[in-house]
Amino acid sequence: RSVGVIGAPFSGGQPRAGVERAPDLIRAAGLLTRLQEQGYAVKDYGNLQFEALLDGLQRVRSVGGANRKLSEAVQEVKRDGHTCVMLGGDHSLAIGSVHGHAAAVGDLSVLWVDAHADINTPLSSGTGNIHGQPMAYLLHELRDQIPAQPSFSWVQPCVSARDVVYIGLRDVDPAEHYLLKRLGVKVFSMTEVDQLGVARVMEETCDYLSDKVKKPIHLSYDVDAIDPSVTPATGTPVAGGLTYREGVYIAEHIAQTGLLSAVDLVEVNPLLCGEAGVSSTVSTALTLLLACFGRLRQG
Ligand SMILES: N[C@@]1(C(=O)O)CN(C[C@@H]2CCCCN2)C[C@@H]1CCC[B-](O)(O)O
Ligand SMILES: [Mn+2]
Ligand SMILES: [Mn+2]
Repeated sequence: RSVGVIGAPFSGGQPRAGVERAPDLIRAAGLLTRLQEQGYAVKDYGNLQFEALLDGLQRVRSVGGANRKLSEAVQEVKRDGHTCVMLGGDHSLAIGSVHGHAAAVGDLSVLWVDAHADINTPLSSGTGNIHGQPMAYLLHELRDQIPAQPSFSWVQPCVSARDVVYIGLRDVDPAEHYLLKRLGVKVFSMTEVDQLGVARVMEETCDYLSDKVKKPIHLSYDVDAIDPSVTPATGTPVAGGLTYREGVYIAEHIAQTGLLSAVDLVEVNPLLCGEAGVSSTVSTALTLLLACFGRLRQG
């Protein structure tokens, strides 16, 4: 039972500065000590050092370079035998995190907890922000939709659509909806969360992910999956999100599968609201991570 923590202070996948400050804020909230108190050996691999962000059309180079570094770091953490915790930074970092995880462990399942699908291709994206595109870079089925781009030649798709589950979707672009339908990706949007309840959603998620063979799970947790009343300090808030309790339940349930192999916690941006909102967002992020590693509300 050991955890390797990587800080990825990177904001280049989206236009709002501040998200690069989140790794140190989550550490300062007590992540390492609390994980040790929960019985884990914890190794902090520190924060990755990224080049200064390039602007405009060169931005894609910054995102490719940052994710290449992250992929190598995640591979190292997995080779060292730890469960990997990647503290973002924006969600474009899932490209490197999942890529490095798959390079180390082979086939894996991805549980993507997010208000958004983050599956735009470079050609379908309306914003051009790469934090809305990571899943498109990762899926085998979309490899012919990704044009060659500078600093991205190292990325090989490594996830099959059938091994992905989404929870929390409530702001999906038309192009993304089309791709999700065409690829038959399993989606529990907020409608299904309302209809089924989070317990049934997690039951169906775990059955779906392990009905063939039990693969290591990569949990990519975008803090904007949670309702903005709880986690306002994030770049693309969307009303009608998961309650604090639902968010924690998802993490508790994944922890008890014993299959969690890597978790991303991304999109916390402390510059977008006041102190109270930042504090609520950071403490919720901490609680979600502690729940991923066995903390139960029953004690
Ligand atoms: N699909 C998006 C993209 O930019 O591609 C567009 N969307 C914002 C847009 C605002 C107007 C109404 C429709 N939605 C954000 C999303 C990316 C979220 C990235 B994440 O990491 O926060 O999930
Ligand atoms: Mn996201
Ligand atoms: Mn999101």
